[in-house]
Amino acid sequence: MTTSNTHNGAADPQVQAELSRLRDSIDNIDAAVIHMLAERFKATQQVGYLKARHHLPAADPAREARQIKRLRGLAESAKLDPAFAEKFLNFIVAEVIRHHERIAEDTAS
Ligand SMILES: O=C(O)C(=O)C[C@]1(C(=O)O)C=C[C@@H](O)C=C1
Repeated sequence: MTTSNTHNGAADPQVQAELSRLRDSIDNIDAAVIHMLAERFKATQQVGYLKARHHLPAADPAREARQIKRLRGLAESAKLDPAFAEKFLNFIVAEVIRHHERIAEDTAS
């Protein structure tokens, strides 16, 4: 592997311009993802309070199974790795369950 700039495009203004254009797009997408996640967590917080008030369990594995099935299908249609989509959902849901449990503890005390 070379460390010189001669062949790797690092000094090529056209390469830099294209990289910059693509990174602008990535930054916009990342911002949208953060805003969408914030909205999702606002909704799940309300679910957390509802569940705590009515003594419902934090986790609902049957609902999660339906979400995974649906998201895997959407991922396949969108040419996104379904295994990644499932891992991503599981990561978010695990955090939501932690929030639900904290709300339930705070509501009980
Ligand atoms: O739908 C619910 O019951 C929720 O608590 C929300 C949610 C989710 O984040 O989508 C989180 C935990 C449950 O196990 C299932 C789904």
